[in-house]
Amino acid sequence: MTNEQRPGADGPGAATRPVVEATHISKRFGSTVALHDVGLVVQPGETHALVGRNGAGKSTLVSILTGLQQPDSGRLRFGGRPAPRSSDRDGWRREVACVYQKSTIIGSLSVAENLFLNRQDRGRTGLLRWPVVRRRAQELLGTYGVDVDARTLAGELSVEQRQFVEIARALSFGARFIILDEPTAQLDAGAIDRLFAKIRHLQAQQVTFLFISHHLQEVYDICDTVTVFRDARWIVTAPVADLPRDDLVAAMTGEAGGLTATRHRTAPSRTAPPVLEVSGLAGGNVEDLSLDVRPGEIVGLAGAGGSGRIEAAETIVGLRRPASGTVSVGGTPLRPGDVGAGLAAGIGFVPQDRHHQGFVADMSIADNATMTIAGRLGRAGLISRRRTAAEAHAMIRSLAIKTAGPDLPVRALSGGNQQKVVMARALASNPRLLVLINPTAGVDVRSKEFLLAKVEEAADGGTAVLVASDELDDLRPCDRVLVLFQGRLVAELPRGWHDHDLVAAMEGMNRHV
Ligand SMILES: Nc1ncnc2c1ncn2[C@@H]1O[C@H](COP(=O)(O)OP(=O)(O)OP(=O)(O)O)[C@@H](O)[C@H]1O
Repeated sequence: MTNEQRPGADGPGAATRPVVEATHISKRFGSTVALHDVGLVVQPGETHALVGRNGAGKSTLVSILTGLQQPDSGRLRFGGRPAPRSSDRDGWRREVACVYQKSTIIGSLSVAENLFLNRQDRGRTGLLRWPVVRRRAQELLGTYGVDVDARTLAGELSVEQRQFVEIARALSFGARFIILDEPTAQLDAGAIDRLFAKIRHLQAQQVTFLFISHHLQEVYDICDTVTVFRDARWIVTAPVADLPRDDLVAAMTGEAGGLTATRHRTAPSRTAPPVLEVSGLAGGNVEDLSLDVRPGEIVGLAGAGGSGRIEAAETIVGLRRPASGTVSVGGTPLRPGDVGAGLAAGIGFVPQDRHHQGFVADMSIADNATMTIAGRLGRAGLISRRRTAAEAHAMIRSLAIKTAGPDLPVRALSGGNQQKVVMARALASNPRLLVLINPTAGVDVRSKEFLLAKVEEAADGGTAVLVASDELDDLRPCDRVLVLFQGRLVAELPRGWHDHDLVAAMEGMNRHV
């Protein structure tokens, strides 16, 4: 790696002022060291990837770069100038903006209102002139090629539209440096293509990006430079062309060698009675879906955005009530639209939106992870703290959750580690059926392998598994993959499928059920 450069050193870019220059930044949360003497230098016009395993310190650096948190020590400069004072929010908005996975726009307001919130655009009377605001909002969206009506309620936007609106808002404040924090995590392939086209368009206009993603291929597709953090420390900064994938993974994990292949599983019995039987399920986007999953079998439910994949999985576990059709677990029909009935029948569930349905952020890691097995941990409603702690310690160890201890609130975990708690909870009850929606969202490459191996282990133990995902990596361990397109089952691919066949089926081509 001849081109590596220690951030802050006089490198080839010293003549131009870096858009951002963070040097010797350290940050602790109680006993947790989130960043230890790290640096990051982003040059004008480049798209710079920041990668690292869950808990490596990426989000903490982003919160410092956007002025939301103060570092304990270190220096931060934008374009050679010191960072604005923390109270000067407009000063920060002119330097940098971050588009987070979680929306920062207000759903109950219109797009126009969101775009002009906190901006003074008052006439001589001192009153906001809404027709003017709406017109300016529409012009602004047009300038950045965002095809959204400014009168739309922000809560009705798709994730893709919301991100575009947030990018337009950032640019309109004058910022030419945009941080994209896992922007593709909730997008399907088509939306990712459109996002990348927008990024390329803005790259050509010299907009600078810091791009955070656990999808390493995207780093190679869209970024010029990559910085790797590991365990709160800076490891390397290099042009992406100089850091092939195996070296990148090695820098992230501290271990030589690439990723291991999925392990070989013996085919599950096709004659054992199914654990899950779905018959004629319809509702929302889903039309007449029938499928079954047998003990020890892992079945994928694939499909792009709008395919009905998520609605189908949510209906199966009882989060949604179907218009018609039945779901049976172990031969017993479940009461429609009743999550409690699903859990009681032995379903372990990983929801799509961990923030709303996955955990209680202020409750401890231990209590969240053992929520589904409370009955096993004590009698007569009294839960033994000692047993809860022991169980939680075992989960933290077995899923490699990076935390100072099980008593910390889940809120204090990094995003990927929160996802592991949700998985831990689903696995804890030894479920007879696991229903997993995007189970590895936000999880780093190595932990992804690890979680999927846990799913395979559960299947080897006889659990039936349904994986609803559009991530090819999540679908690789499946014995077969069912593909939904516009609410209908259009293909069934046995193990050994080729990526292009699955992608084509998800896009509605090559139909063969
Ligand atoms: N508010 C907080 N209180 C306590 N610990 C925290 C807090 N915020 C972050 N941490 C800890 O700091 C460390 C770094 O977390 P950070 O969220 O920056 O990681 P990350 O690299 O963004 O991970 P991910 O890829 O999972 O999003 C983790 O150990 C995390 O648990």
